[in-house]
This record gives sequence, C-alpha cells and structure tokens, in this order.
Amino acid sequence: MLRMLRPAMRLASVQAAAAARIAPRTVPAASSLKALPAFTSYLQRSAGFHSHSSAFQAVNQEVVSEEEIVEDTLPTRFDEIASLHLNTAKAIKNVFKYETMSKVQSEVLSLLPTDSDMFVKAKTGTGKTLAFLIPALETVMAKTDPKVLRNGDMATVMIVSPTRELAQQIAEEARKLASTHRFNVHCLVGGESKGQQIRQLNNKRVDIIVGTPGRLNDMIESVGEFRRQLEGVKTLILDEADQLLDMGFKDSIESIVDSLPKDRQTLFFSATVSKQIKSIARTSLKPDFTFIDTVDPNEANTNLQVNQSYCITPYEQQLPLLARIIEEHKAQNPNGKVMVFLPTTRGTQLYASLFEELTSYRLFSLHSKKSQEQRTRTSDRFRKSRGSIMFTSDVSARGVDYPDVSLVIQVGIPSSKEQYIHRVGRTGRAGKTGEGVLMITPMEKGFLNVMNDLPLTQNETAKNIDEIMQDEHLTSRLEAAKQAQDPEMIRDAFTAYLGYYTGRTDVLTCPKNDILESAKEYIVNLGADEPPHLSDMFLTKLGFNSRSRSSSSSRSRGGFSSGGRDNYKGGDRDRSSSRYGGQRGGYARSNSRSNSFDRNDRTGRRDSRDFTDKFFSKD
Ligand SMILES: Nc1ncnc2c1ncn2[C@@H]1O[C@H](COP(=O)(O)OP(=O)(O)OP(=O)(O)O)[C@@H](O)[C@H]1O
Repeated sequence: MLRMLRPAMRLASVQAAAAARIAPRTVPAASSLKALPAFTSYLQRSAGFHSHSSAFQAVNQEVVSEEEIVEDTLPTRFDEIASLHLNTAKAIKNVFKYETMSKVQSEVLSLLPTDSDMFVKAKTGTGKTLAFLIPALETVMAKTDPKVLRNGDMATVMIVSPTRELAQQIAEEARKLASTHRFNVHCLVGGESKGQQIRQLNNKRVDIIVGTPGRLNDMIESVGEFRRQLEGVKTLILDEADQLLDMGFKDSIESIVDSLPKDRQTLFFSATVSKQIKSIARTSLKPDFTFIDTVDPNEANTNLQVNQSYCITPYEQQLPLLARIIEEHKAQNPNGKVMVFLPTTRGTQLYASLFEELTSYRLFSLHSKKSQEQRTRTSDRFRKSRGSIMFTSDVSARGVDYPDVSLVIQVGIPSSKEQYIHRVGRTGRAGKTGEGVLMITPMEKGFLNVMNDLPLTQNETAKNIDEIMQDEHLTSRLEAAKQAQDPEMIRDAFTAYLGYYTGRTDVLTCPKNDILESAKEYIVNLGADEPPHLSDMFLTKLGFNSRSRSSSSSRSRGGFSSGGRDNYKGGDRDRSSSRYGGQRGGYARSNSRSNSFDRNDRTGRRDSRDFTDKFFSKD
C-alpha cells in the first residue's frame, strides 16, 4: 500500500528515481566520476547510501511507477524516524554524527516501532550494523521493565557474530549507540580469558552481549548466572547469518536460541542468502516475520561502485602481476589500503613473508594461526594505518569494516561465490569507490562459470603481462624475495594448497591430476627448488589414483625430492572459511539455487506471508 507522502519528498524521490533510470549500468573508471554528478548520485544510491543533494541534482523528469515512488519515498534522514527514543537519536546525532540513513537503515527503521522478527538482506558495507542495533535498542526500551533496566543485571540484547574480529567491531558500535542510554556491552569471544569475562559479567552492568557461537555456548553451558542473565533477552540478532552456518555453527546457534526466552524478537542480517540459512530461519523466526531485501534482483549482489576484474595467468606470471597491480594502484591511491586474500593460512603466511622482502609499504598479515591478542592488535593497527597492505585469510572476509580499503585482491578462487562477494565488500564501503581483482590460474577458470552474473571484466594491467615479465628490476627483486623464504613454510603452503584444491573439484572443471601439477607449479614459483616428496599413502588420501600420479610425476619438473615430509592434516582453511569439510562438494549446486532465489524475488520489503513459499521453496 502506498504510504502518505509529503509533496516535497515525493518530488525528490521522483527525481532520484529518474536519476537512477537514466544512469548507465556499467561502472566508469573512478577518475571520471567527478565529471558526472548524476552518475555519482546513482552510484551512491546503488551503494545504499542516500544522498540528499544527489536527489535534487537530477533534473530529468520522468513518469515513475508507483512502486518506484514507494521505494524512493522511504525516509532518508534519521530525524524523520519520529518514534526513535531520545537517547538513541542523541547518540546518532552526537556520537556517530550521522544525518542520513543508508537504504537498509531506512527500510528497517521506517518500520519502527516494531518488535516483529526480520530477515534482512543488504549489500556489504551498507550500514547493516546500525540497522540492527537501533531496532534492538528500541525493542528493549519498549518492552523491558524499567526496574530491570535500572538494575542492569539482565541481558536484554544478544548478538551472535561468526568471527571474533566482527564481534569486537559490533561491540564498539554498540558501545557508541548505547552510551547515551548508559547501557553496558560485553564482548564474549574465544581466545580471551573466560574468567575475566565472567568477572565482568558479575561486576558490571549487563545489557548487551555480543559474542561468537563457541564462547557463548561455553558460557551458557558452564555459567549458571549467565543463563539467568539471558532470561532478560528481548532481541536476538544473528549477524552474517549465512556465514554462521557456513562455518558449521548450526548446532551452537540452535542451543543458543534454546537458552533464550521464546517471547523475543529475532533479527537475521546477511549480505547473502543461502539455502541453509533459509532452513534455520524457518525454525528460528516467527512465521509472520518481515523480509527486507534491499538488493535489486536485476543488479549484482556486489556494490556497483566497485570496479571488478579478473585475470587468468599461470603461477609463473602471477606473483609479478600481483606486485605490479599493487604498485600501479598505490601510485594512484597512496593513502588507500590494499587487502590481499589467500585461500589458506599457510599461503597467507608465505605471501606476506615474500612481500615483506619486496615492498617498503607497511605490511600486515592476519590469519587464524595468530593468537587472539595478535589478531586484535593487527586488526586495530591496520584500521588506523594509511596506505598499508594486508595479506589475510578469510578471517577478514566478512563484516569487518576497515576504512579506506581501495583495492581488494583475491589470489586463487575463494571458497564460494558468496565468499567472493563478502571479500570484495571490504572495499567500496559507505558509498565510496573501490576496486576488486580476482587472480586465478588456468586450472581455476571453471570458477568463473558461477560468477557470470557479476560485473567482472578482464584486468587491464594483466594485458601487459609480457612487458611485466621483462621487467628485470621487478623479477630480480622477486627472485631475491623467494630465496629468502623458509623452506619449511614453503612446504607447508604446498600441502595446504593440495588440501584446499582437492576439496574444490566441484568447481574446478579440470582433471584432478591437474591439481597436483598446479601445486608443483605454485610452489616452484614461490621459491621451492623442487616440489616436496609426497608418499603414495598421502596421495591416495587426497584421492589421486595411481594413473594420475604416474602421469603427473612423469611430467613433474625435476621429480620429487626424497626426504620431504607429509604434513597434511586436512588443509588449513581458517575456521571462517565457508563450505569446508562435508559441505564442500555442494558448492556449485547450492550456489545456483541461491541465485535462482535472488533472481525470482523482488526488491523491497514484503510481508513474509506473501513470499514464504518462495523463500522456503524446496529446490
Ligand atoms: N548512516 C550512515 N552514514 C554514514 N556512514 C555510515 C552510516 N551507517 C553506517 N555507516 C558507515 O558505513 C560503514 C559500513 O557499515 P557497516 O559495517 O555497518 O556495514 P555492513 O553492511 O554491516 O557491512 P558488511 O556486510 O561488510 O558487514 C561503516 O564505516 C559505518 O560506520
């Protein structure tokens, strides 16, 4: 039903909608954006951030359908949400200093006051955190006994996050928003002293709990007082709901849900929606939940202001190309940060170590082999730094908000298309521009089949690969960097590589023994004199049959060295990686299913009854 609209708002929205319609759908180079105000406004809108000035910049008047008007006449300013609690409004204005809302924020907050359950899908970096924190606090203020609020000895909000980094980041945002209410936020994540967390729960106010599933469950099972505190929870939020399930937290989530009062509001937030999440939503959300999808079904699930490209090169060319891409980007964006994602922890360590030798830029590396203290410190330093580079595994793939990341490079195929989307979402946040590059080898090109609805073009720098390979300054520095690497680290990266890629045969269209060949090329081009020895038992464990082995060893460069070691322990994907283990085989299929879900649904909010069938359709 069409909302009552003030005439000025209606005109602005018609103009804004017109701007969106006349704008081209391809992304121009960042440098040309300044010259195109209407286009820039379109990009900001596509990124999910409203811009008042942009809405009025567009002059083309067009007849816009009622449906478009409804979407565009949602409130755009926080002060239009009349029901907001005074303290919440104060925090937004004075602490965050925000005036306008992002698209997902206006979609969600325009429903206030409400305590209904919601499933919200919005692109990465579009302000989902505040979009769930604000309604949660509003529900708490409306539904909690004032005496309980005064005493502060019962938790009222529980937020579950897949990774420690994200939990800490959400806790920071929650502290800012709750500061005017004088509520306290506890962040319960693994890797930190449980005893200290319990002491703080006993000694300080308890209002908002943010945590990772493992530590939350541990506390629920072992701390009776914590179980009592949870009896006050009014709102449960699952952030990055998709990833929580991808990481195998289904059982943990179910037991967290069981320990909370039945009479509560539940909010699911995610940038992607998989089949698994639909199934858990069915059991955890009330049947009349509200579904909000802010992603236009005709639009890619990545931010349009991020220029995305791919390159397919053999390993011999990949490292020089990576160095050149970073170099060229840094020349144009000296203060922009670069994030380089690798599929395995060992690979992350090796690439970071190589680039330590190669560049003078400030370098960071982040992966699960670091202690929690080191991870937090690295994460903080990278956040505050300027113009630095981070080599990282998927611990940084989702939800983490590092300001000013201008380039995201993914070396090797990610664990899924969803993971690609989340990784590339570390740039182009809050409506800013950014660049994403996917670097793969011929063995991996089958992955592009599942990416064909994303706007990837061929990488421009890669077109100069012959010239890059002739760059003696670059290649000699690279050789020196390779020589400086610890042979054991290289061997570890090799076995991790095999563990990762043998689990990805669903998406690799090449014969399996190409993986073995490719692993050897990989390692030789990262500095190994020759590929490590692999025993028959080890190869059998990875599923290489004797025929493929003999053909691959006859083709191997220099053969296997003796005296090597098999240290494969099932790959070293970080826990945060998705679809590892039992689910790996289902990648391509489950992806295409979620695509069809994306395509079939219309953008915008709907009452769940209208589309529950489609949402939960058995596909
Ligand atoms: N209304 C707003 N105005 C300006 N900036 C905002 C607003 N809301 C959020 N931001 C900023 O936008 C950035 C992205 O926000 P946030 O991390 O909540 O996005 P997200 O959608 O949760 O991203 P992801 O999917 O990666 O988790 C943050 O730096 C945040 O501070």
